[in-house]
Amino acid sequence: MAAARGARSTASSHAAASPSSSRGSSRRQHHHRRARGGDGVLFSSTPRFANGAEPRRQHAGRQSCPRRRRGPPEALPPEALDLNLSLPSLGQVEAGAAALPLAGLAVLTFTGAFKKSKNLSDIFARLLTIVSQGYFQPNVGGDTIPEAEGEASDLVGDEPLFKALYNMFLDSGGVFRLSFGPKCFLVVSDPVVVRHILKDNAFNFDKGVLAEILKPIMGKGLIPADIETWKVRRKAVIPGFHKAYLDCMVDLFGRCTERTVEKIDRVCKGDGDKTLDMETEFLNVALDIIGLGIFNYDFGSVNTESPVIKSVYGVLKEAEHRSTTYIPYWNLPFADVVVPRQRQFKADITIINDVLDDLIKLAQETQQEEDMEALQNRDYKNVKDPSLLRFLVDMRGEDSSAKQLRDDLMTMLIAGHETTGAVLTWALHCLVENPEELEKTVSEIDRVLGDRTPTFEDIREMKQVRMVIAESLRLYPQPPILIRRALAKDTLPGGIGGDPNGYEIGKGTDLFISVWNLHRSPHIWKDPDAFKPGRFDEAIPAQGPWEGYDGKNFAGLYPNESAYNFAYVPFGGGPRKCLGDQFALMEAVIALAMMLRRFNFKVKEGHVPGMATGATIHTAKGLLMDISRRDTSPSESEELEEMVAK
Ligand code: HEM
Repeated sequence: MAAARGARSTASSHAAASPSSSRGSSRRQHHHRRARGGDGVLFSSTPRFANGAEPRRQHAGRQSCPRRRRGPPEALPPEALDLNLSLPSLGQVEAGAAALPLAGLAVLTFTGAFKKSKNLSDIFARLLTIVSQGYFQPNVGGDTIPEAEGEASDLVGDEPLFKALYNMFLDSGGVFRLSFGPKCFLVVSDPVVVRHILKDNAFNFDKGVLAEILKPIMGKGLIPADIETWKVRRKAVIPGFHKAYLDCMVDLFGRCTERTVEKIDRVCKGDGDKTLDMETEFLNVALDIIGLGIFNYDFGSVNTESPVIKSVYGVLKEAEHRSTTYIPYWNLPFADVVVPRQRQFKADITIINDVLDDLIKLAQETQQEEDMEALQNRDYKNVKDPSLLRFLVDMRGEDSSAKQLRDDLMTMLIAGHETTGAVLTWALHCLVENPEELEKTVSEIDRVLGDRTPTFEDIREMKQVRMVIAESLRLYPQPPILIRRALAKDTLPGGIGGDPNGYEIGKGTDLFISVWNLHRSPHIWKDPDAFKPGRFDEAIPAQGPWEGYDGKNFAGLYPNESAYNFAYVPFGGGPRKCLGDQFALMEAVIALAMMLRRFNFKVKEGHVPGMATGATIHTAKGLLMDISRRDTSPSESEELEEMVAK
């Protein structure tokens, strides 16, 4: 502990000494020093974890304060003027008494900020933080919670938000506080703390900021729903994803992917450019699948671009815009009339709502009430409409309003479309960048699938393809950040290397669970940034209060949060875990396998896809791939075509 304390004070004085203008780069240098495992000043005497990673600074209770602490205004260290993040929380002080010091502080801070800050928006963000922290922010945690260093511009700059948070995690640990303009969050990147929030004390947290953003789009759908509504709807929706339905979906996944295969085939056979943006292609196939599987509507987006599809993409874009914008201006009166972007959003959502309303009306008019058992044993081969909507409408005793059904469908349309499209995009990218894994994957597909339409049994047999999807989800979790708000005060566990007394948080505390950080934590994963689908067979030793992973204890076909004790949470965990996980995993395996057995993919020369923050991780510039057919001999359908032509 003495060594750890020494290391901490070294880190602290080092940070205080670094000029703010070079803070970003100095932080990165720390990170590189540690990532190399070099003997940098910071952690020269700290022990390493069994996987070779170094533990982060220990926080040994309230006395061993982190680098930055909150305190009364007169106790401000000189560097406090340097950064909004280090200013005292006036939330603990009576508002009236705080007014004067606040004004004085604002002037001082403004002067300090003006001298040292990178740009004007950072100064503005600092001022917003100072003003808002006293009056609008709840108590976002006790004194022992480390404060992250950084500027607001670090978070909205060139790098995606989740990457900026990764550097802060390496510096500040598995739980840290981050002030960002008028907002203040706790960022959580530790499996023990994540399990507490998602599972052990799950009902003390709702979706907070996310619910505020999504309510105008999803209403009372499962994602933003308040807990009471959620309990009723979750119970109603979950039986819809029963085995017979999922079996039937396997067939649908094959049929929809075949459209894309045929489209790419046409491109390959044509005289023109053989380059396609595979991100767009995967998003299209995922949209067609979710439309047919959830409400029996064929978007046909692989081959057309209808106004409905444009509206779906418009609404998705707006949801993302709202989640990354400082001020919720769309709530202002008449914003949807005056602001062009909001006008467009209103038009888009009206188009989708109309389509959904028509589908719901039709389903209700043709309702055939049955009890749950009969519905789950339907002979799906002979059912014209196997969709989830049909199930929800036909289930006896399930009298949901048309509005509630619409909210549910809209939620699943959004939750299940981009996520799966993104997983496929990054899985293909990872494979193309790792030729050995690609070869292994393609030979498995050839051996198991041959030329058949995939079945559920095939999925079982294609372990390498399944692990490719699982590993892509580790490296590129969709979404990379989960959002929660505390409904009552709570004590979070300290987690790996954190304060053993835990961290107190107040009612209303906003939390970011960084799945990106968790999935790339050097405290847990060996070579965290490397793409290694075989890693799920390897044990990981316990680290402090985290129990580790025994290398073989996932019961189903895919590794999951239980097996990994919440170090791997691609679908969340606890009561609000994704209910489309099996649907999505089967879809991804089938779509990837069907593409890879037909085509060779190569990233277009000179093209760098990049990454962008959104509800999911997008590429910044698409995933441009040069494509050629793998098998040049004519396929069965071509031979048939030729015979017919003769
Ligand atoms: C690879 C694709 C997918 C990924 C990575 C994914 C991921 C997630 C995650 C991480 C959550 C938890 C969010 C949180 O705790 O805040 C979630 C929730 C949810 N997902 Fe998925 N999802 C995928 C596909 C789907 C599909 C296909 C559907 C529907 C057909 C779906 C429907 C939902 C719903 C309704 C929720 C909210 C559950 C609740 O709050 O009770 N997801 N998803």
